[in-house]
Amino acid sequence: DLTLLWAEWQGRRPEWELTDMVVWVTGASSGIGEELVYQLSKLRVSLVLSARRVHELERVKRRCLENGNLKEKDILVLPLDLTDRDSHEEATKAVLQEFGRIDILVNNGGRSQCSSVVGANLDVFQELIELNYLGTVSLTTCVLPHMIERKQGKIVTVNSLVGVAATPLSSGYCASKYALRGFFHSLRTELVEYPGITISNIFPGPVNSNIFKNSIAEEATKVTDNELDHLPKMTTHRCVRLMLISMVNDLKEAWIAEQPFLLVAYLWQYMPTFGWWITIKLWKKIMF
Ligand SMILES: NC(=O)c1ccc[n+]([C@@H]2O[C@H](COP(=O)([O-])OP(=O)(O)OC[C@H]3O[C@@H](n4cnc5c(N)ncnc54)[C@H](O)[C@@H]3O)[C@@H](O)[C@H]2O)c1
Repeated sequence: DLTLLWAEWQGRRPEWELTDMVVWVTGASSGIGEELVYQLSKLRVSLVLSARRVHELERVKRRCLENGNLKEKDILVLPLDLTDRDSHEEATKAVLQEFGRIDILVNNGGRSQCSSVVGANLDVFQELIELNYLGTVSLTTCVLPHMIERKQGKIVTVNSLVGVAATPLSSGYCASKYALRGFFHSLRTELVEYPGITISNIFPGPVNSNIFKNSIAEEATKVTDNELDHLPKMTTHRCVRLMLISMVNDLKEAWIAEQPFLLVAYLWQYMPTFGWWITIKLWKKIMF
């Protein structure tokens, strides 16, 4: 979006701003989260890598050590299931014990959906809210008291452009992302007394990752295994670079997408009825 374009051109650089920061990334085993930790590992930061699969996190850690500028002691592999909310307090304590502080929490872990409202079981909607919404809210509320105590920190959440302009076959996913948008905008208003704590919401359009393959189908335990190859997608590298720029420039909201998706989001913002009409035309062409 235009603010992000300006920030990329004139704003602060991640290379200058992130030195010595402790950054906790959820969903670090794949896609956007994985690329994010690779780009961060080129800077002088401490990283906490979280997702459910330890062996995948260890693989990502090895690559960070091979290609980045970090040492073994700079990276903590911390397995975490976002839906296991009882474990989030312990996980937060483990990070604080290892590095003494959390400068940036990146709420990135999540899953998408590919099933119609009529065809999907209710547990699909529950799973998406449990994971994308409640899991993110839960981890944020564990980390927030620590940031409030220090009066500083960044909470960066990977939302989605479908959290601004909904798409077909992902009603539960869209709902979870719309909910996140409301939650973080409201939280930001509660933090006005703490200008050192910033909330950035990132809204990517389609990006290369495993998200489409791992989308929840008509039952919560079924995946679609559909790559949506014909969908124009942004490279993970470009998306993450723009995320980092949004993060260091404390952008409240950053829309990151190729056309025509960005244009559709603008239309939804300014001409919702026309935006809806275009969405239907676009998705008929892409998906059906
Ligand atoms: N790729 C896109 O087109 C796109 C577009 C908009 C938003 N997003 C968002 O980006 C974020 C990252 O997705 P991605 O595209 O990299 O997909 P991905 O499937 O490649 O990665 C998702 C990550 O989330 C983790 N995860 C899934 N369930 C989890 C759980 N229960 N507990 C902990 N971690 C869990 C996975 O292990 C993985 O590391 C998601 O929040 C997604 O909604 C993606």
